[in-house]
Amino acid sequence: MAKAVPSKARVVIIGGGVSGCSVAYHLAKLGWTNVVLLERKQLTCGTTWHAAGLIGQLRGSQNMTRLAKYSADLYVKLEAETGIGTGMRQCGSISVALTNERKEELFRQASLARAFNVDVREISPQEIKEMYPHLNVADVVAGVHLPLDGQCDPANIAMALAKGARQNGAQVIEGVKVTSVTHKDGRVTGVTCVQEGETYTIEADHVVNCAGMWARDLAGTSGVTVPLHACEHFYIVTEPIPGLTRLPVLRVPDEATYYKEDAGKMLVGAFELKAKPWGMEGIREDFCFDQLPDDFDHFQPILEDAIKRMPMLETAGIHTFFNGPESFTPDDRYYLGEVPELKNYWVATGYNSIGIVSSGGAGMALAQWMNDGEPPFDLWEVDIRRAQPFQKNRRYLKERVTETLGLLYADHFPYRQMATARGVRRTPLHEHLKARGAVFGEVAGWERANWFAKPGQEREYRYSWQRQNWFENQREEHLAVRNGVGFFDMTSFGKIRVEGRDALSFLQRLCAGEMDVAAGRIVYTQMLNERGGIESDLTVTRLSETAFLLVVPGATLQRDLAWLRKHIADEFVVVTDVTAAESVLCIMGPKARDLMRRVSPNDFSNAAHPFGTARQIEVGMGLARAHRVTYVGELGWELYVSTDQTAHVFEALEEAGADLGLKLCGIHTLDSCRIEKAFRHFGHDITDEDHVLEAGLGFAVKTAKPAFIGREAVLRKQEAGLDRRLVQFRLTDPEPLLFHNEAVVRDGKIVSIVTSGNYGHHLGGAIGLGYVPCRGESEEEVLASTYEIEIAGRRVKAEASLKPMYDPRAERVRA
Ligand SMILES: NCCCC(=O)O
Repeated sequence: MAKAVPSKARVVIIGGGVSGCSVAYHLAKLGWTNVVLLERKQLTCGTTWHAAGLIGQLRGSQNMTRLAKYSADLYVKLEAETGIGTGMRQCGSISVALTNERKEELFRQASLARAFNVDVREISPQEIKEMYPHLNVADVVAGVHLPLDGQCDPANIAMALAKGARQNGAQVIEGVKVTSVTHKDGRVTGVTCVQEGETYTIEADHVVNCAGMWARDLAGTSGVTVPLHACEHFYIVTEPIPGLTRLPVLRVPDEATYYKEDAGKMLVGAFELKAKPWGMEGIREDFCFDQLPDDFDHFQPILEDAIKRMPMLETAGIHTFFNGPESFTPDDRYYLGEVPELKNYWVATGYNSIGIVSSGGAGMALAQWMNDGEPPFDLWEVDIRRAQPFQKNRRYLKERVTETLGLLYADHFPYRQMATARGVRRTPLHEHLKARGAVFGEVAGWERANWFAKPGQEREYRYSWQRQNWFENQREEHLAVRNGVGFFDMTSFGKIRVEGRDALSFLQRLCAGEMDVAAGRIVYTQMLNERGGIESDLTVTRLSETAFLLVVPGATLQRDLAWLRKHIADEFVVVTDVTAAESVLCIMGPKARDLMRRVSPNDFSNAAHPFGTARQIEVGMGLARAHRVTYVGELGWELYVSTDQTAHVFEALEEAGADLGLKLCGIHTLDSCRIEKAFRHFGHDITDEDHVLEAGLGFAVKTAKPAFIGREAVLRKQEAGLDRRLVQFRLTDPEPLLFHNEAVVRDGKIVSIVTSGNYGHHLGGAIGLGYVPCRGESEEEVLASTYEIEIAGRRVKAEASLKPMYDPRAERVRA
């Protein structure tokens, strides 16, 4: 008899794959009662059952490494806790590099992993051969070995998590299909579901969408955006191979393959460069433990390489040719957190084929997030609020996921850009800039000029871990900004209008800076959480008594809108996204004033237009609101121009700037200039985990204001002292490059990582920012240490500074 569907729950978790089971397990462990997990057919029957079950801790960032390590540690304990055999075996893993570029990537990841106590060692081809005798290592350059990596039986991991959840009071009910998530007044009220043809409703305070490849369509029924799409994922399993002994998991990313030895057979799987999207027309109602048809032609090139790499495969019979669907997201990162559209609607889904290793940690992090109302640490990388509303477009998704499947094993070069599904969001200057050599990158769907090629120069990236083909272009752009005048199209900035009778008091509560300023004043500020962590980094321009314009990074717009809307209490305030209404044309550099005088009759003197103010100006035959601010550390104006007048204003600037040497500049130059000035970048240097005082942004916090979110945490930190400080580093050797995630070494010991890096073309070396622990230490003591940065295992000397190395007294900005 079917298990009864309850009428009420504290939380309904939708989906009985490893993700849903992990969320249920962790909520139940936290003491949540009335936890109900609903599975449409049988536990694991969507994707989990056919996963390869590799548990690899080498990930691209600190928090993904932290979460993967958590999963590995949990899965080791799960069998003893639940009595279900999980097949978890710490057989170790080896990843091999066939090129020097791959070696650099693996060794950089190893440095990062070591900074977080993951056991990892760089190894030579000979050592690889000793550990993996079947492997042809003739062209192997190097590898890394993680002895505590492993493999498991994915279905049993999910079953064990489900049992652990039940043991702690959760209900796990199979055969119940959720048809919609109900909501009222912007918050979740429960679900409607069908069991054996009968429809039921469950009232619930929270709903968690863990529906894997069904998650997008289910979310869509409530107006929620969860952009993902299924792709076919292929592997083969051989017949038993005589004499095959236990082996570590092997990854050969340069050949897009992984190898898992299991019970004397080999499983060989692929992340081919061009994948096959699946399920465009929806997923069959009775889908349950289904496989997709073979496509041997598609897999054959992978298999040919695999046979050369491991010649014993040539004679091993193929027992299974497997093809199963898995979900992929537009940026190859999964989704976690509360959606911006509905309060208490959570997601943990879209795992891009690393669901088993990710779900243990993700379930823990989401459960803590739901329990505490804030994530346990910075999860911006996987936060659902990074998804853009347009990304639910199925044609976009279908095109993009052909690329994201292969990205798991592709070279993760710095500045690597997506090649598919481009051009959805363009600024009014797109064609102008393209005609002048722009090479575009993409953020939040926006096409942005990243650098400008010279006439005759190839307009494409040549990726590398060394200087890329645009390094010289960046140098020239950078020096033009420092010595002359540069132009940046920053239209992708998110623009939010906050207005209404209570707009001022609302922003006073949300922002740490003083908002009660005269109309026309611009305030650089942060929105903080109760821990003093930074939720948003922005400028607020007061437009009138009751209207403010908030300018945020394009990538954080949805997050910032959600944060603002979530905090509207019983007050009269309207929050509107006005991003598409205005372009942002930035004129930056010591000659910026000369250029503005040529295109406008207005007065640009310090007296008439001081730093930190905005006013309407005439420009060419149009109008703009000129904001005197800078993200590159120079004299300059950001011109906010109605989109219809943008091309005209640009042409006026270009014509007037020709004999001043006006240089078109890209985002890479914006970044290299800002890092010389030690301006922080949200998502890298400052996150919701980073206390505003430790981030060195105390100057923007006005504790004299009576109350704002995070004020108590600021006062507590002032009292208790800092635990760490954000420090700027310059490598003394001008050759090596910094990107981010390199280990920071203080007096010989790894203490943290570089949060962002770029080349300081004016300062003459790579520049990075990173936190240094400093409990009880003065600034002088912090600076008295010797610092090095570890880059792919090599240590390079670095100078450290707590003040910006470029223009420490901000004289240029106010010139
Ligand atoms: N689903 C396959 C996982 C591949 C990997 O962990 O490298």
